[in-house]
Formats: sequence, structure tokens, C-alpha cells
Amino acid sequence: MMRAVLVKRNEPRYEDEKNELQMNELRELAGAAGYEVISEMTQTRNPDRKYHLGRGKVEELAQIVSDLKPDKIIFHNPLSTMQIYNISETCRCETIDKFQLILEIFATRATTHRSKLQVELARLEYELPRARAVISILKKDERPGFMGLGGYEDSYAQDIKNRMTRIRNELDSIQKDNESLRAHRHSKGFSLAALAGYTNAGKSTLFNALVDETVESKNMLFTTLLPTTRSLKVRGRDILVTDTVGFIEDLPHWMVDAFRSTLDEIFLADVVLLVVDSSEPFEVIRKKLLVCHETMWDQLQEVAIVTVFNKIDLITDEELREKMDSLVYLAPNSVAVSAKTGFGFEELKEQIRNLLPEWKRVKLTIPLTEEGMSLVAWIYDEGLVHDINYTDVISIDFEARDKVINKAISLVNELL
Ligand SMILES: Nc1nc2c(ncn2[C@@H]2O[C@H](COP(=O)(O)OP(=O)(O)OP(=O)(O)O)[C@@H](O)[C@H]2O)c(=O)[nH]1
Ligand SMILES: [Mg+2]
Repeated sequence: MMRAVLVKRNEPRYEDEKNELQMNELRELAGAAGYEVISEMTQTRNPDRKYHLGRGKVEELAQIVSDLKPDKIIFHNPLSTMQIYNISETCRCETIDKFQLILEIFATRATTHRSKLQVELARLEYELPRARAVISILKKDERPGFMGLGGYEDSYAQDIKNRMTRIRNELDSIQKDNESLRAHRHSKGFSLAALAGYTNAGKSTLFNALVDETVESKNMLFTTLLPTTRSLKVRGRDILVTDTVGFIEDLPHWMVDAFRSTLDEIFLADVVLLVVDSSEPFEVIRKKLLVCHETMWDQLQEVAIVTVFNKIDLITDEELREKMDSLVYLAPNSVAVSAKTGFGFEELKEQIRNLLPEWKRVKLTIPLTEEGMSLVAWIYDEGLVHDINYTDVISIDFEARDKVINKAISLVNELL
């Protein structure tokens, strides 16, 4: 196991609780990336400056490093290239910030070709401006080995840019395949639901319990990198449920862009299940709901949202009521569940079912021929059959999308 020293920030203008939350976040992130935290240091913000790390602090850090010999120093706040360079140099230890840590987590979770490309793209986007800056710092210092770089600097940056272009092209073509897959699912009579929400809210646990199949769920952040899809049947309607990667607050734009295709699953759904951890403090839930809505809003105007208050086994009924009542304006169609105990699943399924786009119901008379039978088989595939009678003709009473009904009617007319 890799060993890390954490440097957390302390915002004097924040409440203690909020500072503690940020510390927890960094600890959890480090754990998720596979680090053992061997020491923690706090960096307090100087009111009139940015997160300037004073000489004394860096020396204190260097002492900790020489005593404990960690593999990495991890900072909560974003570091400039100059800071990374100076701290690594003084402490003789690799130094990264929270964003690089998140990238490491994504990299360890990436198992398929698509997710690996996404992670690589995000990494290159992060590296590009830094690569340029590091080279110019080294040039200024006139270090041996970096003298007379000449065209090297440009070609290095150009190389990164070329790799980014290649990855984007490849991702585009994978994205198109996914869109046709989605259209195919729709045409097969499935409705689409996606689980969304902040990381660690319990999406994967709920997903597993709802669809009764085993998808990795651990008490760590970012367990789910790739969307996973399984089917669920509610009152005869087949629903494909997709588990997605969790939202992260303050995600820089270059990361959001790289992971947009993960969010696309959410944007193309018929219903989004927005999962929140109801055992967290009210202010935290409120903030997380805001982040989710902000991230999804522009593209979600048409999509129904079910707000799932999860983990209610951890709080009292009174606490739950209070939270749900005060969050009404941020939590459309809310349902309280426990993914752990299964409480509230029936209500959740009903809520999903009620929000699915309406199908129409028709009765058709189809000739009892071979072509007629194959039309019936197709209707079974695409819709929900309520009643069917075989006499000298086939009388079928079924529910389906407009498109399916229109096609069935025109086929019947051809057969008559
Ligand atoms: N007590 C309790 N714990 C729960 C419940 N649902 C989930 N958990 C726990 O919460 C932790 C996180 O659950 P996950 O399902 O992995 O969370 P996630 O939203 O998929 O997280 P990411 O994939 O990282 O975005 C796990 O330790 C679960 O066991 C619940 O209803 N009750
Ligand atoms: Mg998950």
C-alpha cells in the first residue's frame, strides 16, 4: 500500500463543521485511491493572500517527509505548477493536488477501453499547461540537461495535443455506437431510467437491490466509473436502469468534459433517480442537491426526476420528515427508501412507473395467418399485451408507444 501525507486546508471564514467535512473528503479520496494516510497537516488560509505555503510550513512538511518517508504528499487545494515544483524539490517527495488524486482514482477504476480513454484525455488536459510551465521554469533555472531545448518544448506540447485529438476522435465514434444502442433499446419497448447523485449516496447499493444483480459497491468514493445497465419490470413495463458515476463538487471543466459521456446516460433517460444520503446534515444534502441540479439542469428540462432519500435506516422518522419538508423545493417527486433494508422500494417503483412517458392502449384485429402471428410476436416484444383471443381472427388488446401502434396498424392494413 502506498503511504501519503495529507495537507488539508483550513478556511478561517468557514464553520468548523465545514472544514471538518473537507478534511474527511480528502481522507476518503486518498483511501479510495489506495493510500494509507500516515500523517496530516493543516494549512490555514492567510486572509489577504491565496493559499500561500510559508517557508516555515514547507520546512515542517520536509521534516515530516524525512521522518516518515511517504510515497506522496497530497494537497487538498489546487496547486500551481510552481508550487508543485518547489514543494517536491524542497521535500524530495512527489506532490499532487486533489484533482490529480481524483484522476488516479478514475484511472484505477477504468476497466474498459472507453473509460480508459476518458481518463487519459482528462490527464492530458491537466498536463498540457503544466508541461509547458515546467519546461519554462527548468529553462530559466538553466539546469543541465534542459539547456538549449529549442524545438523540444513545442514538439512536446504538440505531441500531447495530437494524442488528445486522437482520443477525442476515438471517443466520438464510441459515443455514436452508444447512441444507436440506446435507440435500439427504446425500439425494443424499454423505457430508460438512470441513477444519478453525489458520490457515496448509495446509487450502486440501490441499483443492486432494485434489479437484484451484483454490481460492485464499496464504502469508498467513485466505486462506479462506468455506467452499468440492468432491467427492471414494473407493472408489465420493462425499464432499463443505469447506474452512473457520482457527481463531485468543484469538478474542474476539463474533467467534466472528459466524463460527459458518462453523464449522457442520464440526459437520455426517461426518468432520473436522483439519490441523496438522507443521513447527512441538512446543509450538506441541500448543497449536494444544488450541485446535481446545476450539473444536470440545462439538459434535463424534459426529463422527470424522482428524488430518492436513501439510507433512512440511519435516521429517525422525525428527522427524515424535517429534512424532506424543508427540501421540498429542491426535491421533486421525493421517495424515502433504504437500499439496505429494502424499505420504500414499492413506492419508488410506483413513482418511476407513474413518470414514464405514456403509452397508448389499442385493440386490433389481426388475421390468423403466419404473417399475423409474426406481427403478434413483434407486439409482444415492443409493448405490453393486456388481452389476446384466438378465434378465426386474433383480437389483441395492448399498450405501446405511438410509433409501435402506428406501425402495427399499417401492417394490419397490409395483411387484410
Ligand atoms: N445504512 C445504509 N447504508 C447504505 C445504504 N445505501 C448505501 N449504503 C452504504 O453507503 C456506501 C456507499 O454506497 P454505494 O452504493 O457504493 O454509493 P454510490 O452512490 O454508488 O457511490 P459512487 O459509485 O462512488 O458514486 C456503502 O458503504 C453502502 O453500504 C442504506 O440504505 N443504508
Ligand atoms: Mg456506485
